[in-house]
Amino acid sequence: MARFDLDNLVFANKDVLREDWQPDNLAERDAEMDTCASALRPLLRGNQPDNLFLYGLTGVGKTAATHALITELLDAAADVERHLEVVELNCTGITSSYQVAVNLVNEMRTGDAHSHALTTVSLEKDPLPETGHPQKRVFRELLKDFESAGGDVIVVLDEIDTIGSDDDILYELPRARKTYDIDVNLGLIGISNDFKFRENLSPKVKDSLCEKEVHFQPYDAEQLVRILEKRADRALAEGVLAEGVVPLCAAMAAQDSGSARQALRLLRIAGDFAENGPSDGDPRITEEHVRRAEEEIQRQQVVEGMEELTRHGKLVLLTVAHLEAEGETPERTKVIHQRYRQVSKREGSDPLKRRAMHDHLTDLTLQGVLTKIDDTSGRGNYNQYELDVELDSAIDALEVEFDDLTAVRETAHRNHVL
Ligand SMILES: Nc1ncnc2c1ncn2[C@@H]1O[C@H](COP(=O)(O)OP(=O)(O)OP(=O)(O)O)[C@@H](O)[C@H]1O
Repeated sequence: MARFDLDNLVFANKDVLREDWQPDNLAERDAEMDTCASALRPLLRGNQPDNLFLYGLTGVGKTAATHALITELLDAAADVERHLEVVELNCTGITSSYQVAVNLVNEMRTGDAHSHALTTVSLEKDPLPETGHPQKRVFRELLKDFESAGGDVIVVLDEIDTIGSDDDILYELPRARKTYDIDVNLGLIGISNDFKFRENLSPKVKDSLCEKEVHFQPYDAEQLVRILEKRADRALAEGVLAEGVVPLCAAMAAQDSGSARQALRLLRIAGDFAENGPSDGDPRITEEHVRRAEEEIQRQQVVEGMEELTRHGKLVLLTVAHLEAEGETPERTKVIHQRYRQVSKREGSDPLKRRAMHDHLTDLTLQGVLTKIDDTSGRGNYNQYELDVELDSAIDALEVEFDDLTAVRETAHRNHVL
C-alpha cells in the first residue's frame, strides 16, 4: 500500500475514539444526568440552583456528562429566553482558592476563553496578574465579572481536589449572593476523582458544595460494550471489527478500572495496529490486536510512571524485575531489601535503609506498577510484592535508565516467565 493511500483504512473517523470527543447523547448515564438536571433546573425560572458535587473514579464520564448536560441546559435556557453563562476551569496544577479565583477571572477576560469546551463568557477586560492581590479583592473582582456577564452563572470546577484544604472558594462562591450582595444566581459544579478529598472537606464546605452529590460508579462490561459499540459505529470503517473485539476491550477495562477512557484507548490502539500492520488489503481489528494494545498501554504506563520515579524508585523496580525474572515473586520486603542493596551497589548508588526503600515499594504499588500481597500464612503477617505489569513492559521502561538488561531478559526466558 502506498504510504498515504486512503483505501483500506480501519478508521472512518478516528477522532471519535479520542479522549476529547464529545458524544451527542451520553449513553449509560441517564440516572446521574437526571439528578444533575433537577439541581440546575431552577435556573430556568430565575431561581438559585443547588450546587453539585460529582465524584467517581477516573474515566467514568463525569466530565463528559457535565458537558452534555450543560449543552442541554443552554438550549433549554435559550428556549425560555433566559441568559445563562458558563465558566469552566480544569484545576489541574492549581493548588489554592486564590489561584482558582484568578484563573476564573482570566478565563472570562481573555480572548481564548472560548477555547474551553464549556466557557461561554467573554469580557473585554485586562487579565489579573497571578499574584499580588489580597484574596478578598480577587473574589470581589470575580463576582463583579459574574455580574458583568449579564445573566445567571454556572461555574464548573473540574479536578477540584488539587486545591486540597485551601478550599475557601468552595465556601465563598455559594454564599456570594448574600456576602457580596450580587444579583446573580450562581450554580457551582465541583468534579473530582479523589475520594479522600470528598471525605476531608470541612463540614461548612460540604454543606454548601455538596447540596447534591452524584456518585459515578465504574462501568461494568455490558455498559462498556454499549458505549464502545456506539462510538465504534462512527469511528470505524464498515466490516473491520472482528467479532469479540468490543467485548474483549470492554471486559479488560471493566476488570481493571471500569473506565470508558481505558476501553476507548484499547480499541483505538488495536485499530492502529490493524491499520498499520500487514493486511493483504483487507484490514480487520482482531482480538490479537487488542491484546497487543493492552501490552502497549501497560508499557506506556510504566514508562510514564518511571519518569516520575527517583533514582531509588527505579532501583527498587529493577530489583523486583530481577526477582520476577528468577520466578521468585511475590517476595517479602526483607529479601527485596537484600537484593536491592546488591543491585544499587552494582549500579553505582548508595542503597537506602530498609524503611526508606519500603516507601518506594509503597509508591510503586500506588502507581499500579507493583502489587502488594498480604501473607498471613505461617508465623507473623508479611507484605509481599510482585510486578503488577508485564515483566517485558517493565524491562522496556527500565532500559531507558539502565544500560544493559539483556541478562534479566535471558534469566526470564530460562525460567519461562517471558
Ligand atoms: N457514557 C459514555 N458514553 C460515551 N463515552 C463516554 C461515556 N463515559 C465516558 N466516556 C468517554 O470516556 C472518556 C473519559 O470520560 P470523562 O473524561 O468524562 O471521565 P471522568 O470521569 O471525567 O474522568 P477523570 O476523573 O479522569 O477526569 C471520554 O472520552 C468520554 O467521552
